[in-house]
Amino acid sequence: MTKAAVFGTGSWGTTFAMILAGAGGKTVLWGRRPEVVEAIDRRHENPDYLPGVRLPETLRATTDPAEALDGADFVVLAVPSQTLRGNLTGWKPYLPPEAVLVSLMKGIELGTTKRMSEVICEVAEVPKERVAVVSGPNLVGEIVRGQPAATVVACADRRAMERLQEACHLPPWFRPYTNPDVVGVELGGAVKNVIALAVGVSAGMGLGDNVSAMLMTRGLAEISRLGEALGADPHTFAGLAGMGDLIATCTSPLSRNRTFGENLGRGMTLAEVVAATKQTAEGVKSCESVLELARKHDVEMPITEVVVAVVHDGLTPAEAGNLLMSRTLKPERYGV
Ligand SMILES: NC(=O)c1ccc[n+]([C@@H]2O[C@H](COP(=O)([O-])OP(=O)(O)OC[C@H]3O[C@@H](n4cnc5c(N)ncnc54)[C@H](O)[C@@H]3O)[C@@H](O)[C@H]2O)c1
Ligand SMILES: O=P(O)(O)OC[C@H](O)CO
Repeated sequence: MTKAAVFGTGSWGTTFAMILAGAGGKTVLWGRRPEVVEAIDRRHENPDYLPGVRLPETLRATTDPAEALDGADFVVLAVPSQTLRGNLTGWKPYLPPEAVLVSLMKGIELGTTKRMSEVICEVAEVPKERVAVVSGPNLVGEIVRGQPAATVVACADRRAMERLQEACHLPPWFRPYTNPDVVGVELGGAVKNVIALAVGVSAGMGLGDNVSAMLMTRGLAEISRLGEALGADPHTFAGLAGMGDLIATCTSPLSRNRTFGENLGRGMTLAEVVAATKQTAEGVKSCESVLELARKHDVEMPITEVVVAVVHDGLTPAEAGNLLMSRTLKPERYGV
């Protein structure tokens, strides 16, 4: 039997742990807060993040990283992207030497512009073959209601990728596909959050479906341009971790990123929106690192630029719209 240690008792960490436990693996959650860990371990619930959801009795929880990591085949990381480096540094002494480290996170590190798998390789000092990524249209609010979902498992090592695919396959609820393109899968997950902020802003302003479709489609063009510059496989962006996740996140009222943007578009101040957002909306911070990454690689990302300006520099949503619509005319595809 495989063992997984899942770090982060938030909404996705807990839900993914339910999937792993349901698929038959021994699964232990690590959490910071003793009261949350106790609720999961003793009462089989996580009222803070998944109220009303009954967790499997086989799912254990602990605040002790060494206990969680003991004998783990998979170390699954589901903390906010910007805290990962600090967290993993603390857990490093207890990492089993053969374990595969799995990122569920959809962000780019501020300051370094590194993808989460790169941060993991650097901090844990492991080769990229030991690091996998899971990303796709996986809105927790639907999955915990028992609704089916598919995802993508990516890893440079085919055997590790297929072992993880097997470990999180739980028919008819959860269906993982594989894709060796780690860069593309990760970028799709991180940048769609930025585009979802933009779509949310437009929806909050009362703009219609033409605008949503424009932002999603041109957003996918931005994601693909950045991906190509970083060596991703362009086909990945037409898949679940690209277009699939973009559609789910940009259109669902369950998305924290879309909702964040919607509140800004309705005229709430940044401070008010931050106060109203109880969970991690990765795009709010990652929009800055995505833009920095794009500039490093000389990639044009106009939607990302205005998202950064609206969220962090006080540009109004109306001004952002005018800027995007007044750009110089272009062919739809570069070079065509
Ligand atoms: N919720 C979803 O629908 C979903 C789906 C797919 C991927 N993701 C991604 O998974 C990652 C985690 O998201 P989530 O939805 O579980 O977020 P969340 O806000 O629900 O939970 C975050 C967890 O991290 C913990 N945490 C916060 N700060 C911490 C710190 N400094 N040190 C250690 N732990 C800390 C919180 O206590 C909580 O347990 C994000 O990158 C997100 O984009 C989320
Ligand atoms: O709620 P969001 O905006 O963080 O999106 C959650 C997942 O990434 C959707 O796949």
